[in-house]
Amino acid sequence: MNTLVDLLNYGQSYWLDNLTRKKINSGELKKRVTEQGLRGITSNPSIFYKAITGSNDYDEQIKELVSQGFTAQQVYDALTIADVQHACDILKPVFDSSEGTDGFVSLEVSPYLARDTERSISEARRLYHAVDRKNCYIKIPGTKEGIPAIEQLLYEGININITLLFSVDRYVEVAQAYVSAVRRRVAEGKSVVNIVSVASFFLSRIDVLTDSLLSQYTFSGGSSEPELLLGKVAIASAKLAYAQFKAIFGSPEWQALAEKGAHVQRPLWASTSTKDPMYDDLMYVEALVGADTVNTLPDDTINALADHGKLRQNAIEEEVDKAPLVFEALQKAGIDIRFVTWQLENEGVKKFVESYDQLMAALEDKRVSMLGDDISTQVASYGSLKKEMEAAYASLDEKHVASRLYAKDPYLWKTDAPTAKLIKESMGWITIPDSYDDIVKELTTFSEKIKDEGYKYTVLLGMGGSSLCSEVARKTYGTASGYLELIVLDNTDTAAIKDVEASIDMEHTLFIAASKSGGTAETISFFKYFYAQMQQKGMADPGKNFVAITDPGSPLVKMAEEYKFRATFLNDTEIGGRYSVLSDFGLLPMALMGVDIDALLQSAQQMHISSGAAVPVASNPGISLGVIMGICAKHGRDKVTFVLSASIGSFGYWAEQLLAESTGKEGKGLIPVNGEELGAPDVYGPDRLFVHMYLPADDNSADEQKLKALETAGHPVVRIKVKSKIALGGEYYRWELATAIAGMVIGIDPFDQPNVAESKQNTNNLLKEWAQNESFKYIEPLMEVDGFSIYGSKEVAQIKDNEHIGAVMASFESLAKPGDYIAVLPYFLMTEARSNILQQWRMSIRNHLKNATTLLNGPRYLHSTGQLHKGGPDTGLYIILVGEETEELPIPGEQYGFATLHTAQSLGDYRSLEDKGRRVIRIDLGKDIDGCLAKLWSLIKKTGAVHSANRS
Ligand SMILES: O=P(O)(O)OC[C@H]1O[C@](O)(CO)[C@@H](O)[C@@H]1O
Ligand SMILES: O=C[C@H](O)[C@H](O)COP(=O)(O)O
Repeated sequence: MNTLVDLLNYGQSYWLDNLTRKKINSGELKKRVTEQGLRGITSNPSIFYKAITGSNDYDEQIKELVSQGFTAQQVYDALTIADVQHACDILKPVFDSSEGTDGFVSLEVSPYLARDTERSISEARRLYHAVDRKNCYIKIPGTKEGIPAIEQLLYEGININITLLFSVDRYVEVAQAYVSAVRRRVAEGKSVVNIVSVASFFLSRIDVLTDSLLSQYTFSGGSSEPELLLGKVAIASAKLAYAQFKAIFGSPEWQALAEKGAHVQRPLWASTSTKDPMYDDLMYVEALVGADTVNTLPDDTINALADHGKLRQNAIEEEVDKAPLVFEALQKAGIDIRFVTWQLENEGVKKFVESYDQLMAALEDKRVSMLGDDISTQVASYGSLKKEMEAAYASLDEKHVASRLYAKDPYLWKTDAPTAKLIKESMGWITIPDSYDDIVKELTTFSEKIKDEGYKYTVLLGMGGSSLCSEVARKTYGTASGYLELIVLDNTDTAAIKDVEASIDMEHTLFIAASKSGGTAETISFFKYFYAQMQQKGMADPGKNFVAITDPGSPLVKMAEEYKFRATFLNDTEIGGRYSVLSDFGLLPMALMGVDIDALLQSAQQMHISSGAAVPVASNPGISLGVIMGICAKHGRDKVTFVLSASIGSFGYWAEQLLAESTGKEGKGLIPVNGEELGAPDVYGPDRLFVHMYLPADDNSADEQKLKALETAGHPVVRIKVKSKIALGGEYYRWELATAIAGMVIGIDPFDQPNVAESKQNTNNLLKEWAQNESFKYIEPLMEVDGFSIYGSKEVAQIKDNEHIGAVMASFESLAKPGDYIAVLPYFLMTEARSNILQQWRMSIRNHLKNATTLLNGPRYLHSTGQLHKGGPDTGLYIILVGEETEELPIPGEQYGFATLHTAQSLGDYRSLEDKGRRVIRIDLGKDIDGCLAKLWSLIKKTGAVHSANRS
């Protein structure tokens, strides 16, 4: 034991290179301080990783913090700060008796900040104040970027332990940064007596790397000069660093500062446990004794020192003149010490990042298991893509994708400056405010008022992202007692508009015109129509029945002013339409229906925590789901097939628009498959990824059985247990993250919709044409068969060789290659009977051909999967079904009415698909939609066998 005490007599303090709660709680630390001469402690992310994951000592506090909603990162912060505070208190007597020069405990800033000067400064300030102990050192890596932070913080009076020093040159820079901080304070008349610092020079890691580089010389049995360098480079480096220390702090310039009370910055020997068991276990201790130094030692090295250490005063100054020879010899052997130390620094940062990541993953796992049923969970099986998935996770962690995502780094997606700017400006959705009380209060107060005024209905007028979240809410939650019934209008079909009109009592209806751009033709036309209807009914002040949700400065804002809307809810311009559900777009209609939006946002916040910047990809539900979708797509499994349990069956409408419009571009994309019944493995090709989202309260046994069979057949399956209906808040957030990340994996910008405009343009051209001729110049039908007019792009021309509609359809469907999908796109009001027929039809296609199918009505799909149809891969076959509009419904202020608009939309999109060379047909069902649809289906069924025959 005397050896330990003797060290101090030789001017060296020994510190403990370890900190655990066990050591604090058991009294071991106190004993070491009071009885064994311990004078300080260092910690780092690897030390905390071992401490926290290697014991149960932290579990009680973790549980408490988790129950308060702490993130893994916040838990880490709280645990480490608590340990450091306790250790500081134990070392306080040493600090006091050494007049503030010894008795320190070091706490390292996040290793992720090693290359970030500004954030290192702010994080060091935050930690220093959080620990709130004078004998706390904040540890900052001595990287190029760290040095200015170190100088600034020392100047501010925050004491710093500079870590990860491997080269003598860098050590000198760090010492000079200290001198310059002291000099600045003195120049400004500030006291320097409390300014202290240590510079941690790492030893054993230098030998580990140089020895491995030198190993190529170890065949000659000690005869080659390089072989003699084994195990010599670290100590030679330390000797040279110490010589520099003496020169810098022995200079007249320093003397002048010392006279003002300045303390030298002590070199601290770190990484002092011997890694090569063939070497002496005290090689980095006995040789490094020197005045004004610290040696930080792990437990075993302390024990070894107490047991058999032999100290030599000033050993560090022995044979200093021989140290340069080591470096000369190294150079001769072709080993560049600058490269070695550069590599060590990078590896050092990486090592701490890895420990930090592992710790975050472990804390996240603990968090999830402690929350148990209180949290939604996600489990994935990857089929044959396991290796690819794991490699992708590792690569994304390495690239710090999670933290870059939350920092809204646009270069994750695109690197050209204008696009990057637009991407950055589209990332507002990623911020879930810590406190959403104000939003909740504003919206619930508003909805209570509306309810109290006697309103009974609310009609959401909008398209795509602005309306489909309301469609989900309507179908999932229903109206709470006393609240407004929500109806969504996103269909320009006259029958659909009339249908809405017939289901409401206009006077007691609040219309919400929801449009981010404020210019979407459908939305604005709906508004004009209903406003005029109210005027016609003699309502004095129709504007009070309208509210707008839109971006500041949009045309809708002006319209709302002009028509004296009751209110305008302004959207954050950085939240795009598809990603707007957790803003006013989704929340206001839900509040009016009486949905508990506070609980909904709480669940989104929970998902935000689980998918946080510090949670490694493998444990990060949102990000990992994105990686799974992206990697599957890259391997041909681009059909994201939703299997939704009964209570949340409508979630797919919203997810479809998010996934398809965000990713379907540049010839790539994820194809959301919503509404297909789950089948046996033999009805699927190898192009599927199944995502099962289920509420535990639903009966999921049949789906689960089928999914197991699909899993066994090699399909990847993601299972998401959604805690409750209200936890869809978290699902919205999960899917937004996942979509953005999937977009990154496949290499597209998930925030634009470059091809939507094509159909809009075609529609506008057609409307202009109509304005001139009061009719559309229809293109020639490809054929008239069994009473149906069929139009088709030239890519499908061969279908006209058939004489009956059943054979025509079979011929069209047989154009589908494995991996293609078939989209059924009806442009009419979807009644139950029509839905049933179309659903049976798509299922028969899937079952016969093994191709994926989608079914969405127009014009809804134009703002959902429409972008994917035109911009995505050329793997789609499109069946547009139209009926002849019988009744025209005027749109005030427009020459055309809804029937004309509706026709122009279906025709406009048909033309866009045709222009793109897609395989598209348009079937006109004439006036009697129901009769013709039934006939069509029965004729198709009759020729059902043709499907398989053609394919084989
Ligand atoms: O909210 P807005 O601007 O009316 O847009 C509605 C929808 O149209 C699109 O802009 C294009 O389809 C979608 O992204 C959006 O959800
Ligand atoms: O400050 C202490 C260092 O982080 C520690 O000594 C590193 O030691 P290692 O090289 O054994 O990991």
